[in-house]
Amino acid sequence: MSQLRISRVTVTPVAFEDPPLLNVVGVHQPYALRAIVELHTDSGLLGLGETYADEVHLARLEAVAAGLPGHDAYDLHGLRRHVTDVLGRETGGGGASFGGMLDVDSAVDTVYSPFEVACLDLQGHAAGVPVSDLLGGAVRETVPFSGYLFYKWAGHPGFADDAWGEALTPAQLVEQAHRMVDGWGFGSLKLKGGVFAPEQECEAIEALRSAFPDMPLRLDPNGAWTVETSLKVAARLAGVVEYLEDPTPGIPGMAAVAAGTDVPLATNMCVIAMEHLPPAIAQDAVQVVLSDHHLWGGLKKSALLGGITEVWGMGLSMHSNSHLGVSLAAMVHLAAATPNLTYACDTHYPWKTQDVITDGVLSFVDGSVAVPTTPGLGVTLDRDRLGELHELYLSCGVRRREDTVYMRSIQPDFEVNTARW
Ligand SMILES: O=C([O-])[C@@H](O)[C@@H](O)[C@H](O)[C@@H](O)C(=O)[O-]
Ligand SMILES: [Mg+2]
Repeated sequence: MSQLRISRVTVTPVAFEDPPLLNVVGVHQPYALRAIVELHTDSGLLGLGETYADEVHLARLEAVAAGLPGHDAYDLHGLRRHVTDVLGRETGGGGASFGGMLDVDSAVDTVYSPFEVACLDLQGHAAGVPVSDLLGGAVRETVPFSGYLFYKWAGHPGFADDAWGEALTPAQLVEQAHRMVDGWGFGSLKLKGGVFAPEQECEAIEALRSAFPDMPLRLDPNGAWTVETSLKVAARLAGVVEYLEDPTPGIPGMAAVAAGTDVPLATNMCVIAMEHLPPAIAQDAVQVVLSDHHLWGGLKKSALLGGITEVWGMGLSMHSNSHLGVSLAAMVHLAAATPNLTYACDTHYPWKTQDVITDGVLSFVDGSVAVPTTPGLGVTLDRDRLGELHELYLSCGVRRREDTVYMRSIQPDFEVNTARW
């Protein structure tokens, strides 16, 4: 029997505390959900993956997991066939039925991803090499991340204020930015917009520019603006932002904006799967694609995306949703092995206070994380922490990400801001 024959699989949903971060569709719930995938082999190796844990997705992960014992962790094509068979289709259509801000194109890609990452972790352990080596080798020793700024309340209603405090004004955002830069050393900053009118968000970016004269800045309103408004913002922030991310929804809308500005447009909303690349390229709708191995079908397919953007002369950055350390490790290995990574990656990591891995391996120095050089992903599961966060999942009552539903429980007349301004 192969040393990499999978003998046992577990999928553990976990919850962790999440601050009230505001966005175009509402606000983060008090708890974010993730699922930790463990692939065990008879020889005692363990491979780890991390993904979303919305209940529909969780049921799909469990259905896939049930058929995996006996599977060879080197057989990634077979793994994909298995996922496809279990889900009953190859791509598109139903997505993963997530709420909130998860733009998912293909349930197969999204379900396959954590199992692929865990197989690569196993392969790395078996061969004694880091995952970045399995992706072609690290082209950088450290991976740069950008500090991810959010408008936020001081705390969730009914909970104590969190350590970050309120950020609803430019001055408060500048204070948040100082804290990100002082604490993690970030060398670029991204503001999540789509919360207030564009004039107000431009003022926030301009305040950040005054406070950090040389810092690359990005603004991402998640499609909150019309084409006309996007062009006005682009004119105002030309030379101030390194890119505008998803100013307006859809490939045709982005193409119309791109035609009227030299400010590069980035996306993690209108190009979220391979089949979106040809129309986006044909219309020159986006200049920067944000990869995300959770959504794009794992690390190898995301590496392929990096190659495609390089061929077409596009920039590449990396998208993030609230995540824990197993995902951060996978993001770091992918980014390390992607020559065409032209921008610092996004991460929500500073916003969380809990984790499922042991401390010490993934730390931010000057805004960058050193690529682990030990076998596999290079991170170790802390079983006590996993148990605690699983207990939190069981007790917290959250079963899917629902930013809008949660926001309406606080502000009943809240309307999603997509293309509002
Ligand atoms: O965490 C959030 O609220 C973000 O808005 C996230 O859900 C987005 O997916 C993301 O970070 C983005 O860049 O659009
Ligand atoms: Mg975005």
